[in-house]
Amino acid sequence: MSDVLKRLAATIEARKGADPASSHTAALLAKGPAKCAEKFGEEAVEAIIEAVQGNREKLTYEAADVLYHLTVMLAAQGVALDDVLAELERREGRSGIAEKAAR
Ligand SMILES: N=c1c2ncn([C@@H]3O[C@H](COP(=O)(O)OP(=O)(O)OP(=O)(O)O)[C@@H](O)[C@H]3O)c2ncn1[C@@H]1O[C@H](COP(=O)(O)O)[C@@H](O)[C@H]1O
Repeated sequence: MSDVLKRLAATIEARKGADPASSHTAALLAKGPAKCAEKFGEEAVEAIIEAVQGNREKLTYEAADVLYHLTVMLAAQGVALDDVLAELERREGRSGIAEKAAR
C-alpha cells in the first residue's frame, strides 16, 4: 500500500514549481499551505458523509481523494511522507489503549 503512496508523494514533490495550467497539484500548491489544508478538510468531510451513509463504493473513491489531498497538504508544509510512515511503524505492536494509559 505504501508503495503507491510513496510514488504519489514523489510525483507531488516533483510538481512543486510546475506549470499550474498543466498540473492540478501544482495549481493547488500555488494557492499555499492554508488552501491545501482547507481542501484536505473538504475531502475528509465528503468521505465522512459517505461513511455515515454506508456507501462503500463512494467511500472508497472519497478515501482516495483524502489520501491524495493529505499528501499534498504534507508537501505544502514540507513534511515528508516517509516521516509519517516511520511514525506509524514506531506505533506498530503497541495498543492504543496502552499508549493512552502511558501518557
Ligand atoms: N490522485 C490524484 C488526485 N485525486 C484527486 N485529484 C483531483 O483533485 C480534484 C479535487 O476535486 P474538486 O472537486 O475539489 O476539484 P477542484 O477543481 O479542485 O475544485 P475547486 O478548486 O474549484 O474547489 C479533482 O480535480 C481531481 O482530479 C487528483 N489529482 C491528481 N492525483 C495524482 O497526482 C498526480 C499528478 O497530477 P497532476 O498534478 O494533475 O499532474 C496524478 O497522476 C495522480 O496520481
